[in-house]
Amino acid sequence: MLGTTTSICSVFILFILLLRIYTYWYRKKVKTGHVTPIFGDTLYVLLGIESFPEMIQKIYNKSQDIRYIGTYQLHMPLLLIRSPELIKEMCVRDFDHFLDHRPMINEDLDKLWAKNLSSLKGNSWKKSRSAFSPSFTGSKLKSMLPSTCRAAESFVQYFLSRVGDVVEVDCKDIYSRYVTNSVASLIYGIQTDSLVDQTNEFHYMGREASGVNNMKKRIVLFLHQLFPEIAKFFQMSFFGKEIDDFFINIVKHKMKLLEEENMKQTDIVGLLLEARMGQDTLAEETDQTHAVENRVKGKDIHQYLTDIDIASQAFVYFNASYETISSTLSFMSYELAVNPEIQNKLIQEIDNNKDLTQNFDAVMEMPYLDMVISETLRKWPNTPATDRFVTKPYTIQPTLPGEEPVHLEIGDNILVPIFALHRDPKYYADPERFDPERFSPENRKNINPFAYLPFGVGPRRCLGMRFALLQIKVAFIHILSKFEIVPVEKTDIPLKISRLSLTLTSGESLTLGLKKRIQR
Ligand code: HEM
Repeated sequence: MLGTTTSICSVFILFILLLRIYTYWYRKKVKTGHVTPIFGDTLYVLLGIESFPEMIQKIYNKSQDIRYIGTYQLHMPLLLIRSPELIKEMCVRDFDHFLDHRPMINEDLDKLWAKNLSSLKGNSWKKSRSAFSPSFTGSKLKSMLPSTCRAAESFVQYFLSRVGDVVEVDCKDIYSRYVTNSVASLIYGIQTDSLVDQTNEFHYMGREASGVNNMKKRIVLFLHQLFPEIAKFFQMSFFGKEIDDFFINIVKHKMKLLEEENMKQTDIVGLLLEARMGQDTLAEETDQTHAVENRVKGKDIHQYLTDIDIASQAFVYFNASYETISSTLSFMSYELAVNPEIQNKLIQEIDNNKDLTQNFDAVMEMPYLDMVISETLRKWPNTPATDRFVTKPYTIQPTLPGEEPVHLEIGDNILVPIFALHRDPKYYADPERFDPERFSPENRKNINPFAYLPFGVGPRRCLGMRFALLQIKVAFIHILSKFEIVPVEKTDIPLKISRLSLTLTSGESLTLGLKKRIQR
């Protein structure tokens, strides 16, 4: 009898608890779709039936004429903002209320991740953003062009030397190797050739670190985000000691060399270390674009950086490059292969500019190349959504009939649905069609800038945008000067996206052909 009463009481308490959790948005008078208790909106993602970007798109599409909609990631409530105007208000105008990202990885368990820009909060973030922004100024990027070209040339030579007119390649694999070679040299000053050396350590570490395709890592990430106490209790680190030690030791080793040999540094880590030693080569110019950065600009800011701060930041540059750039290169290759008329037009532009590949401004300003990349990032934004953590209470004032004020409290989370906005016919006619003309000089001005957010929005937007664009542009200029990208028998048309990854990437593999061009 006592047992039955206890069971009934437990079920009742659980029911009340679930009711409390899953009426969070209802109590704030925010609409939601149908939500499954315990799993929220994430059930199909956890079962591997739909991808994370598809899940967000489904929630976004539940209702057409509302500015926001409530959602639950397991038990965690998030407010998905559908309206570009509201995104602008929250992430730009009222940015001080939404300063941070939602904590993603437990700081005590992953020291390498804890100090990087995207995890830092409040004033620590402001100071670090100011310290790290000069890594990618115009003149720094210009100085990176020769090394980027070398990586692209050796990439192309590697495939030219392969037998046959059409070389079949797994895009995910080859582009992650191109990025490893180029970026390891630019960030750490370390030369790698991970195409020739297939078991290259740098490439291995990059793959392990970005391994959200890996089921174990995915579960650990979920625990870090949604049940941080459990992750802490079991001491579950996301990246693990091997990766932490590898990237921290490189920085320590470089520091030692710098102190002993006082050699002039040209890579990003070297420049940061030099700046900390007082030679301050990084402080020579500032990025004009960020009001927040300018507010906290301080002459001696680099001197406060520890080895871990620098290792952590360099690691996020490497990690961000590995995943985002290689996936954009893969998606663009696919679109070129299945849209030969677009590819021919791009090849024409590249052929007409072949003497300018060492000219930074010419590379960055090739108009059609820029249009094709912009459209790739529209249709296939590697980061399908970004978030903000409410750091100061905020009220969304009603503007549409039926809306009521929504009071957000510290600790609430908002979601900016990048992928869903990019595929909304309201902003992009026939959104599934790959059409670079959307970004022509005449048409570009019709695009709502807050409905095109591949690099995020406001003062917290991507720091590496121009660095990424440089890598992508140089890669395609070199590849298309020698090859045409073609579909082969193994190519999946339409392309399949990964259901395991939290970012937007192609499925297991994306096979295409590199067809050697006949040189005239
Ligand atoms: C195609 C390539 C890339 C895409 C699509 C991309 C996209 C993004 C997005 C959507 C965000 C979140 C912005 C927000 O919340 O508003 C972000 C943040 C960030 N990205 Fe990228 N990214 C790319 C490449 C890179 C590269 C190559 C680097 C570094 C070398 C980098 C460094 C960062 C950093 C440090 C942040 C955090 C900024 C902060 O919180 O202040 N990204 N990126």
